Amino acid sequence: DASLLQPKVQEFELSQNEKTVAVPSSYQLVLTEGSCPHAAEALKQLLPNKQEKTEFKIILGKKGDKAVKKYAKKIPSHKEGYYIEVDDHCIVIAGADARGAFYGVQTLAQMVRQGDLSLCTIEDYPDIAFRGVVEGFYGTPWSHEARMRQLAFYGRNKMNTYIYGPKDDPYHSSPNWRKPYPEKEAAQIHALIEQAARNEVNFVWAIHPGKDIKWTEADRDALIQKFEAMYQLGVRSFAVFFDDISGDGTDPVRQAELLNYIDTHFIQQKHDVTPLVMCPTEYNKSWSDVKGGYLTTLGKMLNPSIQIMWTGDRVIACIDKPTLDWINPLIQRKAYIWWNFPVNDYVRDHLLLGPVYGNAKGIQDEMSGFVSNPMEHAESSKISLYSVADYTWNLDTYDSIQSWKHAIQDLLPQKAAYLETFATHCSDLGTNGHGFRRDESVPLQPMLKVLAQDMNASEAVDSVLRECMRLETACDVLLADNENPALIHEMRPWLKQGKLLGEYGQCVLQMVKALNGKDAAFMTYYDRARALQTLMYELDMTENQNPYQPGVKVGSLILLPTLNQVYTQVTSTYNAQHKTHLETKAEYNPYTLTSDVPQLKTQVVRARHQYVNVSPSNEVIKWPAGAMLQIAVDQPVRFEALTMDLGTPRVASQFTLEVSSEGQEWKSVSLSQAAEKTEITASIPTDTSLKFIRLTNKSGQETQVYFKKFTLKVQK
Ligand SMILES: CC(=O)N[C@@H]1[C@@H](O)[C@H](O)[C@@H](CO)NC[C@H]1O
Repeated sequence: DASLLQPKVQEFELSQNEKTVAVPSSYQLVLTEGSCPHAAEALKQLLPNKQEKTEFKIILGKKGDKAVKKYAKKIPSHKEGYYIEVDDHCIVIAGADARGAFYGVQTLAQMVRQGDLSLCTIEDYPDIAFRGVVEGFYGTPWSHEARMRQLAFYGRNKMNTYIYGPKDDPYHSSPNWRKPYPEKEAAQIHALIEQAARNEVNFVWAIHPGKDIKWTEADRDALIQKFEAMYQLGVRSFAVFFDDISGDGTDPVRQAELLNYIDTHFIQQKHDVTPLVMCPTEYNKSWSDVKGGYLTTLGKMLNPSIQIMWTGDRVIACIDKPTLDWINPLIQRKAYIWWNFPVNDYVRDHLLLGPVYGNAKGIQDEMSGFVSNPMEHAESSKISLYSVADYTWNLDTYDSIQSWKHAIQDLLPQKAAYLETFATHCSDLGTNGHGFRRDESVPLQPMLKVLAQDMNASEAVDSVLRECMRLETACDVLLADNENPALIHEMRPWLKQGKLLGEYGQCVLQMVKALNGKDAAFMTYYDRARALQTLMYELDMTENQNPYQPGVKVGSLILLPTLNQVYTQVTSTYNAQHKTHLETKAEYNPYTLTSDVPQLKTQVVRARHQYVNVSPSNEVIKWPAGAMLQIAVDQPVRFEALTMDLGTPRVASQFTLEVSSEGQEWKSVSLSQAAEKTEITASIPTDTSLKFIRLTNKSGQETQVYFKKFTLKVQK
């Protein structure tokens, strides 16, 4: 069944209707020794029983091999393409090149897993040249084991690129990009490179020098030496990232001169190295100042073989034709897409397990590459990565929902139905600084909307009740499952939250059903609903407590908000009927952020215990002159202190901090920043209670700062 093949093949034809042939228990292998070693190895793993004197033959080779001479004309002319023919007594796998032959074996492996083989021919090839993953997120870099598994996953799914660029690896970025890896890390990278080769994946080692690079021969040679050291480890693909930097490192002429030097004096000298890849400082349209000439300078100056990465119209954005029609002329080449999904390093309290959708069809000829920046949760990212593999191999037949279901089936075959239920309600990002959202709880949305309009609509009550039972069951089953321990370990906090949410939903809907029944029933469900609200809050306050977006969110787009709304309504109704004063508030956030700094407009502010935190940003913030960031609170509070970190020394004097009790009269509070330190503090007078606090750029010009921390301490 061709629709089950992953990625979807370009052309599949049954040669004789309904005729099949059993998977050969033993076969004679015909190949040119050494021609496609990784394909041959994969075939041996798949069908170990090779015997000379058997009738059934498997022919394996690449264009030019004598073994497949007879089929040469049927082999697709695309790089990494392959031709498969299944007959009564013979299977042919003929690749356009060694990698294509390897991919043919991967497809055969999937056909074999389906059982008897249909007599058929397949002509297949990838739509996009470079497909895969850029480990380019902030947060805990993937472990060595996780990377080894990822590379095998890429081999199976025909992804040919893995870019090693974890922001928090000190030997990839500052301060140690000039230094060789220590013994242990070097050995691990070597092992990864061997695993990549076995799986026909280009292991691309990226360097991120821009934070402290000097435009000197010394630093230029230091970079070449580091690349040479990585080449000695076996690296044959290289990248230079200039993203998320400010200052001298952002100069496009210097960047282009350095990259052309590397290209000419290193890449071109090696003969066995793929084209250099670079990530620009202006890596998305929303940040680009075309007149400023950054992009056009790179487009004009960079050697034509150097690939330029691009995240789209915004930092987090789906890719369509207008996106590419805008950037490609400026950089004078096809953009190499860095797709910032399912990366969640700016919404770390959310797991992104939903379908991959929103990228256009028909744009395969406008991109030179398409790599996904994933979550720090390697196994959980595989749901999306499976679909990225599907999309980038064959754009025009891509079906996001079918691919998502196959991805889940592939990741957890025994418990796929339960994982699908859980993932259905664990896909949106919540409000975030980039404004990028995903759909969530889609099959349940119609009933949730009915429920929000009329909590007594019995059909809606029953269907949401059943789904909440399914969610609770799914989370229990997954929490206890050991088919993929690494996956469950990553998901555990969210599975626990999903279970509580499922139980909470059942209680709230039982409250609706009990509303006009016996008080006892209502009160028991009420007490348990309140208890579950507390348990959900405590889990959110105690697990996954990273310093950026701490906590554990599930069903945050529509399921939890609707259940909370019904909770409030049914409790208010009960209070009215029984003259009681039960608590009707489910959860609320008393703090509101407003800002006219474009990149901070939708930043999230949340109270945690005695602190009020504004979610940090990974990117450099352009803070316009006169622009402000303001926190308001529903009820007056006494703020004790503000601690900020704008990642930049000697910058406090550009800002004023002001407080107000009602938003009319403002009092300024002095900011203090120690010399050479990036942290800024302010002690706030607690003699009056306040409802507003705001930070304004009063320097009279735009300033570029990071936004690493903004925490208010509230008096107990
Ligand atoms: C090119 C690129 O996206 N670079 C980084 C990337 O490392 C982050 O993971 C990404 C997602 O937060 N934001 C953009 C930026 O901070």
